[in-house]
Amino acid sequence: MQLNLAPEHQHRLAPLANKPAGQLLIHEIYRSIQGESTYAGLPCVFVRLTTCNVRCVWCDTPHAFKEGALLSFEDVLQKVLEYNCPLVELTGGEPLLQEEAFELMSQLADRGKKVLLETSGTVPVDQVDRRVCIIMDLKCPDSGECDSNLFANLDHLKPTDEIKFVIASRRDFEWTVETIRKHQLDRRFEVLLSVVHDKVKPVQLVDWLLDSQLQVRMQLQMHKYIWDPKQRGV
Ligand SMILES: C[S@@+](CC[C@H](N)C(=O)[O-])C[C@H]1O[C@@H](n2cnc3c(N)ncnc32)[C@H](O)[C@@H]1O
Ligand SMILES: Nc1nc2[nH]cc(C(=O)O)c2c(=O)[nH]1
Ligand code: SF4
Ligand SMILES: [Mg+2]
Repeated sequence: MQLNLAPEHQHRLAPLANKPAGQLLIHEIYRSIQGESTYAGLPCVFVRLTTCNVRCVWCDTPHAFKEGALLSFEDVLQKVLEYNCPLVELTGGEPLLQEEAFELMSQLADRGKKVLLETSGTVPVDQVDRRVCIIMDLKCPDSGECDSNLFANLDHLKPTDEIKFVIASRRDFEWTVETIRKHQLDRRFEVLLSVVHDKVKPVQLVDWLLDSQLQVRMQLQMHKYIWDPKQRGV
């Protein structure tokens, strides 16, 4: 995996340094209700992989940067299949930093699973199995990671893939509108707008969206309303 990571940020990948091939560093595997995307509301098995190459200032899952257990590919596959759930999402951290994740998605699709991939879009997605629904964040300015966006990824997405903007401010919203228009994202993909939890009020984003005349989808992280927003493993 070719990653454009500055020398001072290489330490972010340290948890993967001694990972044997054929194993995955996994933060957690659990079943819950899909809280986001056009699949929201459906029972879903989440496979959360450890480590991330970037550091969004508002990240709600920093515990997945380092904490994890090594599991063999076969054990991960078996754990997921044991839930007998038709929908599976790989997330993290950043799931695409481990080579084995690509094969895991393919093998899950071979077994008839609908596979979702939640990725920051700062890592190339061109090798992702075409049967996978990619849900790709474009990082807004107030995430602190806007310069990490790989816009070349847009050329590898399918019309059924989803692009997500997580908005922390009016400035983020304006960048979002400009980016959607510049790349005609609303005509090419499912587009989702979300608030950074507790940073922008949902009603504020609704007002901005309606004013903009864009025909894109507003979403909230459903799990943060069902459970305590700090609750892990949901
Ligand atoms: C923890 S990330 C893991 C996957 C990948 N690293 C990414 O950023 O897409 C999963 C999703 O949660 C979103 N997220 C993280 N912190 C959030 C927050 N405080 N409020 C709203 N969404 C958040 C991210 O933008 C991303 O869409
Ligand atoms: N319930 C639930 N739905 C989710 N959809 C995407 C999530 C993620 O962290 O990537 C997530 C999550 O953490 N919980
Ligand atoms: S890319 Fe995802 S996991 Fe990484 S810091 Fe940003 S929100 Fe968190
Ligand atoms: Mg989450």
